[in-house]
This record gives sequence, C-alpha cells and structure tokens, in this order.
Amino acid sequence: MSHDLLSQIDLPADLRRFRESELLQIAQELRGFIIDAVAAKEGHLGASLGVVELTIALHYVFDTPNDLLVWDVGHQAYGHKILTGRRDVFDTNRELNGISGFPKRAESEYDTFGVGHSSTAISAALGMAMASQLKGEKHKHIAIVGDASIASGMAFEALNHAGVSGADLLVILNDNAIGIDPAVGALKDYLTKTKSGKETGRDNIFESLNFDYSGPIDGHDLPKLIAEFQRQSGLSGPRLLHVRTVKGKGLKQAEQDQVRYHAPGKFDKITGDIPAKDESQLPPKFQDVFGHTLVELSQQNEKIVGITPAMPTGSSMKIMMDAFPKRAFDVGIAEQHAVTLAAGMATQGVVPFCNIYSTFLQRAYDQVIHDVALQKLPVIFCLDRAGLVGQDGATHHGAFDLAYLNCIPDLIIAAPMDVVELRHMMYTSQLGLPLPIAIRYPRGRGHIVQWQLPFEKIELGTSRLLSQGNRIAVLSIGSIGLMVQELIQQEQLDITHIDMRFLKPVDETQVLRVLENHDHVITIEDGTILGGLGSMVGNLAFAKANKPLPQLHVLGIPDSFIEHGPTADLHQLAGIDRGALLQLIQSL
Ligand SMILES: Cc1ncc(C[n+]2csc(CCOP(=O)(O)OP(=O)(O)O)c2C)c(N)n1
Ligand SMILES: CC(=O)[C@@H](O)[C@H](O)COP(=O)(O)O
Ligand SMILES: [Mg+2]
Repeated sequence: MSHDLLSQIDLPADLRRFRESELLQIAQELRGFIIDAVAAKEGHLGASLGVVELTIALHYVFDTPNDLLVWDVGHQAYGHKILTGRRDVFDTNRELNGISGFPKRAESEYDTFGVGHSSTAISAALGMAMASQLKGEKHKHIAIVGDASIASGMAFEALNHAGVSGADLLVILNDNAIGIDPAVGALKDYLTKTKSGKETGRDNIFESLNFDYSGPIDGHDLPKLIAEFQRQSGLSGPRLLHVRTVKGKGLKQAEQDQVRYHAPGKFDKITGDIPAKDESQLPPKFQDVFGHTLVELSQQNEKIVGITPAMPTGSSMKIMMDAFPKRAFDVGIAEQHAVTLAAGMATQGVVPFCNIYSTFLQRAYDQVIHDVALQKLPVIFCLDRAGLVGQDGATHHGAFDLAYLNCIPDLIIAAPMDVVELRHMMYTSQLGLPLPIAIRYPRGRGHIVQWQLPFEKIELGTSRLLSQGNRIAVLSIGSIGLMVQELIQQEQLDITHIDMRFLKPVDETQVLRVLENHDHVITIEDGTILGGLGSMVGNLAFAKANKPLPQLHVLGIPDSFIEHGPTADLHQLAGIDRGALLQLIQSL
C-alpha cells in the first residue's frame, strides 16, 4: 500500500494543508498503514480501523493540540498517533521502549490524557473545559467515547455533571454497537433507536441531561463529518454528537468477526486471515481452565453463577455463558456494579464467581470492602491478568492486587501456582466458605498439559513444601513459583521452596519454621513489593519469629510503574525473573 499523502503528514498542521477532496485517499492510506502495522506487530485493530475518518476529520477541523482531544480507553487511537508525530516510530507500538498502545501524556502534547481503562474521557475533558473557563482560555474540549464505555457508571456521572456545567464540551459517541464482545444492556437498544428531539418532538436521554444532541451521522462519511465538526466548532456548552461506525471498517474479516479482530494477534496483511495454529499439544491458558472448570462445577452445584464486566471472551466466562446462558451474566463495563451485584446474590445463597481483570478491579475497591468483605459475603472473585500483562503496559498490569487486597479484613486471598491448583481453589471456594475469596492468576498459559485432574479440597491458609534445603529458602506466591521450581530443578539447587498458595490467611506455622531454620529467606511475587508477600513475611518475622532472624530478601515489582513490553522482558526489568533469582541465590 502506498503512503504518498500520508508520508507528507508529520503533524495535523500538515494534514490541514490538504484539500478536502484528498482526505479520502489519506483515509485509505491511514487504514492500510494501521493494517500493515498491526498485522506484523499485533495490537488493537478493529477499534482504530473504525475511527479512521473520524480521526482525520477531527484533526482536520479542530486546532489540535490547542483544542483538546480525549480518547476514551485509547485502543482506537492508532490513527491519532500516526497523524501526530509518531508515524515513523509506529512500528515500535507496544514494544519495550517503544511507543505505548494507548495515548500517554509523556509521549506527545497531542495526547492530552493518559488512558487505558475505559469511561474516563468525559470526566477528563470536562475537567479541562472547566479549567479553561477558570483560566479564561479558549479551547475546544472533545471526548471521544465508545458505546460500551459510555454505559459505564463513571461516564454517566460525568454526563450528569457536564449537563449543568455550561462547559464547552463536545462528547462524540462512537457507536459501533459492540465493545470487545457484543454490546449488552438497555442503553445499547436505546442507542440503536435514538433520534434527535428535533425530529421526534421529544427529548432523548442526552437532551434530557441538557446536552445539545446531534446525529446519528455516518462516521465514515468524511464530508458529513467535516461539515458537522465545522458547525460544532462554532457552538459552545455541552453537546453530544452521535456517530455510527463499523468496528473493523475496511478489512473484511475484521468487519465480519469483530470480536476476534479486536486484537487479533499477527495476521496476513493482504488476505486479512489469521494463520491457523495447532495449539492442542500446548498447556492450556489459565483463563480457559477457569472457564471449563466453572462449567464443570456448575454442573455439580446449581447455585453457581458467573459474572463478568464486559470481558466474556478475554476471561473465558464465555464458556460458561454458552453452557449455562441463564446462569452467566455479562453486565457491561461496570466493575463496581459487578461486585455489588455479586454481593447481592450472595446474600440470597447464590454462589457468584465474579471474574474481573486484576487491573479493572481497582475500580471497584470500595465495593469489595464495603459491600462484600465488611458483610462477610462469600463472593468468589477470580482475578484474571494478575501480575505483569505485557504489551498493554502500565495501565493494565495487575501489579497491585495482592497489596490492595491484603489490607482488607475478612477476605481470603489465594494465588495458584499452576492451573491444577486453580481448579482446586475454585472447587474449594464453592464448597461453602464463611468469607469472600479472591483467586488471582496470570495472563496466558500454565505448564500442565493434563490439567483436568479430579478436584481436591485445599485447606485454607496452607502452603506446599515443594523442595527442602537448609540454608536458603524461597517463598513464592502464584504462578511465579513455576519459575522457581524449574530453576531449582535445572540448576540442582539445594534450597527450600514453598508455594505459599494463600496470602491470607498466611501459613504462619510454615513461615515461622522457615524463618527459624534458614540463614536466608527470599520472597518472590509478581506484585508490588509494598504490601504483598514480602511485607507479610517481614511483619511476621519481626512480630513472631525467634531471634536471630535470617536475612530477608524481598523480590517483587519495584515501587514504580512498569511500562509495556514482552512479559519476560518486564519480569527481567522488575528483577523477578530467573536470572535475578539465580544471581541472588549464587551471591548468598
Ligand atoms: C474499566 C475497564 N473495563 C474494561 C476494559 C476492557 N475494555 C477495553 S476496550 C473495551 C470495549 C470498549 O468498547 P467501546 O467503548 O464500545 O469501544 P470500541 O472498542 O467498540 O471502539 C473493554 C471492555 C477497560 N479498558 N477498562
Ligand atoms: C483495551 C483493553 O483494555 C483490552 O482490549 C485489553 O487490551 C485486553 O487485554 P487482554 O488481551 O489481556 O484480554
Ligand atoms: Mg463500541
């Protein structure tokens, strides 16, 4: 694909020098550029393809960066990045030391707000608009938000406030009628029918909230978009422009299979096909073991239900939704609601498995404390994508869960080392616990091919002694223990290794025994170093262990935000990889 015009655009000012009639070709070239880049380097595809025309029209009409664009989530902002100074480095997208897959303030003045988690754009753009008012400055403030993201509570809070703010805020609702998975909820149906009050004589929902509503308009029709943005640039006050687009636009397969092509991995840039892979001999992913195990358990226990906030495919809750459509619920991008919904169900004796990515549970922290733990409601949280997740980077790493959950009373915290332990923990959880439990596990594959072993009950708060040495002991929690175990076997190290399994209740007897019988105790976790296993063992040592204490070495994610890149590289950067552990052991 040629980039004759695109190659002349380094910044939006260059784009604005083109005639409107040339924008169609620029759109084709930009689309081709995105397809070529993602086919080779992976990343988010469908969302960016769907907003090519929108992106061009926005930068063509508005005076960016003086006018402020805020992209919600930011997975659709590849076109924006390419038009705002990052075309030549776009091949480093999501790579270690490369550009981020999401808008990021440190990266460009055109990235007005850091994103990754959804539904923040309206609040952020409103904040900017109110700041402009306060400072007496003239800017346009534009939030671009998807149909699934606008259904989240936070977006509604922002609309509610913006409607009485008088702020110069344009919300562009990019309605493609899908999130990652098919859109859900009543708002989805409403949006497919909604029309302007000017047409119907009755206010629609946005007009009722004091927004000047326009649309819906075709988001692939460049002349229409440009005319509408020119009109909008002369207006002020809260406005909402409803734009309809097609996710994956311009690549046949991506339009037809929008779920798969949200982030398809590598594919053929000419045909659009994803190469078939035989994965039958590979160990399964943690998430698939979660999904299949939940179905197995649901067959035995009719009280079980599944809840996911908008991640059925990613979390594999889809397996349960297919097997038991009446007992598994996708509630949309609504983590807070998902948690309290699960709490409500638990009050009635239902056994909810509430599956949330570790990073997204951050949004429902109060609900975990106030609605679940404080009432000792036995909700079973399955926290997927715990630890460092790789190319999505700092916004998405599940780095904090061990620490932020550890300080909550009456919450059991478990982390399986392998998929078989995950099964046993899920089995144990639904037998009837007196408290809620959070089971956290990582993105990707385990190492056990034959995972479908009979269920076993695990005693809460018990660890597993995996090898016994004398001077040095390693206490690990979660899947990072696999690396420890392999290291010990491959290097034939004479050291003790304990898979802690539970951060809370922690196996105090075992920890004290280890502290008293070794010269050096190493803790290792794929979570922040502050407040997780290392802190727990340190506290125990000072409070309860007989003196003299061994030397304690705490390995975990350092107290800084870890960027994006291959997970193995990030583990190395964080000092929690095989090399770092071996070096430490050798130095002792
Ligand atoms: C708080 C939060 N929950 C879940 C996600 C995962 N997520 C990323 S994109 C997405 C779907 C967004 O759909 P929509 O807003 O309609 O945008 P589209 O992809 O259709 O352009 C979801 C659920 C997230 N980024 N943030
Ligand atoms: C943009 C976003 O938040 C999701 O698309 C996320 O990238 C999904 O991550 P997984 O690929 O780990 O499911
Ligand atoms: Mg959408």
